[in-house]
Amino acid sequence: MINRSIFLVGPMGAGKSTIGRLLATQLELPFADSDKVLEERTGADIPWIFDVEGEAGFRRRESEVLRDLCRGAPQVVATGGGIVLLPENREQLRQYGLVVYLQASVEQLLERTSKSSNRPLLRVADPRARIIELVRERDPLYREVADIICDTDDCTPKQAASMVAERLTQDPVL
Ligand SMILES: Nc1ncnc2c1ncn2[C@@H]1O[C@H](COP(=O)(O)OP(=O)(O)O)[C@@H](O)[C@H]1O
Ligand SMILES: O=C(O)C1=C[C@@H](OP(=O)(O)O)[C@@H](O)[C@H](O)C1
Ligand SMILES: [Mg+2]
Repeated sequence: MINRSIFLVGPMGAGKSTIGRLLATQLELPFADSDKVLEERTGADIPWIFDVEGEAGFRRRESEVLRDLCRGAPQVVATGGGIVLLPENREQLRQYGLVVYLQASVEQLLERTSKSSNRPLLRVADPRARIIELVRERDPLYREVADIICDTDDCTPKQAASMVAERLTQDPVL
């Protein structure tokens, strides 16, 4: 029985949004995607927010959304890949929930993010180099907040959700 929120963290394309929704269904918990909540509140999509307010504006909004989601009833929350950048966000994640770090190889991250164009940080000439740079910078931060780490390379989203659910419900330490 899980009575805390579960936060999925990890790089763009790790599967946080897709796996999070499936995990919520499996655990019979509500689901929220911090990016979607942020877009609904702002009345604009993420590329627009980056264009008009810059990354700093987006991070400010993201932090507010996280603060509110942390105080809600237990739920599964898919976060955005950069949620761990601000120290106050890392503190909130650790304090209010169980944190699952979803990992994938650079190849998979590249392939999975290549299908959509709504990630401003990947609108660069060399997305592979950008992904490598972001993973190098953020991996220690994901590890800092993670209660469990799951590799999603060799499984479908459904298998990944089942693996996470099993880890969460069977690990006696959590
Ligand atoms: N384990 C997986 N195997 C194959 N494709 C996946 C997997 N997880 C996610 N995807 C696909 O990758 C894309 C990005 O997934 P998404 O959930 O948006 O990632 P994130 O929220 O971490 O950026 C989606 O098209 C999704 O269907
Ligand atoms: O890694 C990041 O800094 C970002 C990840 C995106 O979410 P996903 O990780 O769900 O793609 C979204 O929050 C925004 O484009 C910034
Ligand atoms: Mg997402």
